[in-house]
Amino acid sequence: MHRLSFLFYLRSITAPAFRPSKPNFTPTPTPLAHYSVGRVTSRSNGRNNRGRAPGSRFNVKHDGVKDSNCRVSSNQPDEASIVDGSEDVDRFFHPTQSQHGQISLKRDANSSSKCTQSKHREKKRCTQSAIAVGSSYQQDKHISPAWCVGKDRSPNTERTCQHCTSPNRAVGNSSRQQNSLLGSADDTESHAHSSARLRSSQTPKNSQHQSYSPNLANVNQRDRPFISRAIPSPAGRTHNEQICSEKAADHLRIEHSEMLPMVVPFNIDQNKSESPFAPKPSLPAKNKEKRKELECFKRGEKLILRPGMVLLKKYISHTSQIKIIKKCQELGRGPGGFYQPHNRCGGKLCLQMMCLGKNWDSKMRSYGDRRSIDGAYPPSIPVEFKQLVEEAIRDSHAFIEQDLKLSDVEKVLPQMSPDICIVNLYTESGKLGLHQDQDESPESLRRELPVVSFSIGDSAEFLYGKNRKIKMANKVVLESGDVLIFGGDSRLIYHGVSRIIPKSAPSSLVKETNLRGRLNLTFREF
Ligand SMILES: O=C(O)CCC(=O)C(=O)O
Ligand SMILES: [Fe+2]
Repeated sequence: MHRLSFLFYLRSITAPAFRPSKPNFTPTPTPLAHYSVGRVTSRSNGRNNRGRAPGSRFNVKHDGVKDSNCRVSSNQPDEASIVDGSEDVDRFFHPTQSQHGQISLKRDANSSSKCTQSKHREKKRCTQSAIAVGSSYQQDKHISPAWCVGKDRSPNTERTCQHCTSPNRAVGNSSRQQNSLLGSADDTESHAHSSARLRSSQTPKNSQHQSYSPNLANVNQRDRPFISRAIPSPAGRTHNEQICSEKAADHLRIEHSEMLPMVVPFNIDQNKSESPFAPKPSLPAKNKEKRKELECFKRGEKLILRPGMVLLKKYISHTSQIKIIKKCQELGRGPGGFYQPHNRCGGKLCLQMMCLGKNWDSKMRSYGDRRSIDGAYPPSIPVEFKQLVEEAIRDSHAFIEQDLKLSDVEKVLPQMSPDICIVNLYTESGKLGLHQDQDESPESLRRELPVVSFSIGDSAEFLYGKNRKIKMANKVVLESGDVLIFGGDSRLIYHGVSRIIPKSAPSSLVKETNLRGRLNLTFREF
C-alpha cells in the first residue's frame, strides 16, 4: 500500500512533462517571425508599404491603358509608363522580381572607401572592398546583356516618346511660375522679354532647404547594382582583370563572357536591427552608419555602370554648379528660354525645357535652328559648359583606361564636342518617361557619340535599361554635381527620371541661387 501510493505520487509529478499541451507542438509564428516575413516581402520598399501584401500597391499601368499622367507611345503591351514616381519606384521593388540586382557597377579602383552592408532598411549595401576593377558585367537573368542595347538598334525601331507627360500636374506652365522655380538670383537683371517673369521671380529667399545626400546607397537591395567581384586567380590577377584583357583584345567578346547573376545575400542584420524587439541603435552607432554611407560615394568617385556608361559622382564643383545655375536662370528668362513642351501625342511633359545650340522639337522629335512655338533661336551653349563636358569625357577616358586596362578607350566611349544642350528643369513632381535619345544625326548615332548629362539641385532617381520595361530598369540616384555619360554600347540605352527627391539639393546651393527643383543639362553632338 505504501509502495502503491508512492507510485501514484511519482506518476502525478512526472505526468505533465510527458503530456505537453497541443499548442506546444503547433509552430505558431512569434511576432518576430511575422515581422521578419513582413520585412522580407516589403523590405525593398522602405517608404511606406511595410507589411503590405506583396504587390498590393503596385499600380502597373501599361500602354494602351488610359493613363492620365503619362503617355508613352508604344504598341508593346508590356511596357509600363512612368505614371507616378512613388508607384513606379515601388514596382522596382516588387518582391516577385528577381532578387538579383541589375545594375552593373564598378568603382574607381583608387577609391578606398570601405562601405559595409548597411543595417538601415533603405540605405543599401555599399560593398566594395570586393568590388572589381574588371568587366564581368553581371546581369539579371531576366534581361539580356545590357550591352545588347546598342546592337538592338534597327532603322525600324519605333521611336518612343521622349518624355512622359502629365497634363494634370502643376509643373508651372507659365513663365511666371517657371521662373520662380528657377530662382531669382538674377532678379535685378533687366531683360527685355521677361518683365513678367522677373516680377514673379521674387520667391521666398529664406526657404529652408535641408541638405540631404541620397546616393546609390539609398537604392534598395534588389535594385542595387551588380557589383563585379574580384576573384583572385593563381596568377595574382583577378578574374575580372583577365576578362578585361580579353575585352581589350576583342571588345565584342564580352557579350559572351560569363554572366553569372550575383545573388545578393539577404542581410540578417537588417532584420535584427529592424526587429521591434531589437534595441534601438545608439546615436554614435547611427552616426557611424551614416558616415559609412556617405563614404560610399565620395566626391570624384567614378563608376562604370555598364559598357560606355560612366557616372562621375559629384564631379562638378560647387562654384561651377552655381555658375551653371545662374547662367541657366539668365538664359531661361530670355528668348528661347524655358517653356513646358508637349510630346508627340499633345500631352505636356512634366518639366520645363530650354534648348541651347540647336532646338529640339519635342513634338516632331527632331532638331532645327528655331523653335516652332515662337520662332525663337536657341541661345548658344556657353563655352564654359562645353569645356566642362570635354573635361568630363577626358577624365572618364583616363578612368576607363586605368580600370579596364584598355589602350583604345575611344572604342568604349567616343570623344564628342557638343553642339546641342537640352536643359530640363524638374519641380518636385517632375519626371521623364523611359526613352532613347536618338534624334541626333545618323552619323552621330552610328559613331555612338556620348550624351553627357549634368545634374544640379535636387537629386533624381534615374532609371536606365535595355528596354522600356520599367520593372526591368536599373536605378541610380543622381545627385547635385553628378555627371553621367552614356555613349558607345550604351548610347541608345533607355533612360528616364522616375522621381525627384524633394529638398535634397545642397542647402548652400539653394541659398545662393534660389534654385528649386532639379536642373539637368544633356549635351550631345548632332
Ligand atoms: O533628367 C535627366 O537626368 C535625363 C534627361 C534626358 O534624358 C533628356 O533630356 O533626354
Ligand atoms: Fe534622354
